[in-house]
Amino acid sequence: VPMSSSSSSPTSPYTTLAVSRPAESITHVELNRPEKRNAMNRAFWSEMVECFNEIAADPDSRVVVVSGAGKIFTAGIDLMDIAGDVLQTDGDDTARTSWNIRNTIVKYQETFSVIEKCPKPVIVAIHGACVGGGVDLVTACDIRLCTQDAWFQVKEVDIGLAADVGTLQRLPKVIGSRSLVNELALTARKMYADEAKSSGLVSRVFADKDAMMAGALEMAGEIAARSPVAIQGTKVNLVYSRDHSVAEGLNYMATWNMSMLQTHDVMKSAQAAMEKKSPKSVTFSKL
Ligand SMILES: CC/C=C\C=C\CC(=O)SCCNC(=O)CCNC(=O)[C@H](O)C(C)(C)COP(=O)(O)OP(=O)(O)OC[C@H]1O[C@@H](n2cnc3c(N)ncnc32)[C@H](O)[C@@H]1OP(=O)(O)O
Repeated sequence: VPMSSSSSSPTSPYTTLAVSRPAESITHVELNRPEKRNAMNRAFWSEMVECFNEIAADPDSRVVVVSGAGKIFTAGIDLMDIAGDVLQTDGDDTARTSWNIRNTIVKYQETFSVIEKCPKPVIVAIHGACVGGGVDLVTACDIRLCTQDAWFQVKEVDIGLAADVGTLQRLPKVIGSRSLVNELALTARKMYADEAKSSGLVSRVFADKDAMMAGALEMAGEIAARSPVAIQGTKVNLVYSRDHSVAEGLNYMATWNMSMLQTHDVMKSAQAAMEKKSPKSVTFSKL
């Protein structure tokens, strides 16, 4: 992954993301348009795909932390760009215009599906507002953390559209209560940190952003220190099982592990366990 501490660095290939390596094997992807509250403009929708495809293929990256620069996590889709990109799509007739709009929606969906398809676990750290497309983004991540001042809003009905890039598909899988999901999506009311925690949208709430980022990086360190064969296999199979029956999930798992169990990592880890050493004391090859 091309690294930089800020998107303004001459080496950064991105205009909306700052990608850095805060510790070994950990990639930090920061939404980086703070002056526009990290609104998701046209470049963002492409850059996320490029960035996560790079991370997926990068053996030096074992875990990802996503966060937002500035005052809030994200204000969702860039309302200045949406007009040109979606609402004024051209086509010779209705069929062709519809086809072109469909292609744009599918492209935007991929912006968050890449997070789920990336075999490296993705921890998202949310502070302040997480609006519209922000909820689509965070529901595609594996672990969600937030600050006490965070709030979440499935805002789409307020701007006249049904959410179409992941929230309606993934939020019901994240939050146990279908009624709560329906309420949030149909009323666009804000959900604050305490309810996000009690409903299961986030697993931890931190006092402030500094504490959250420290917590996110510590958690990322725990994950990065373990066997990448075990970690990536766990993520891939958790995502697969969410969308399949138990029988299908078990079948997929057996096929997955018939090769992955042959890794040296199992013997190395088992030996460490026998010697009452932490799995973190073992050095694993890159994957
Ligand atoms: C195919 C479709 C795919 C995806 C669809 C997704 C749907 C959505 O995302 S729906 C949600 C859309 N977003 C919103 O409605 C939020 C709008 N913004 C706000 O309500 C507020 O900005 C805030 C998030 C509550 C933050 O408030 P505050 O901290 O007071 O900042 P502001 O002064 O309002 O804004 C600062 C600066 O940012 C610009 N900006 C904020 N949000 C957006 C946005 N969504 N799009 C474009 N620009 C945004 C705002 O205009 C200000 O810019 P200046 O140049 O400084 O005026």
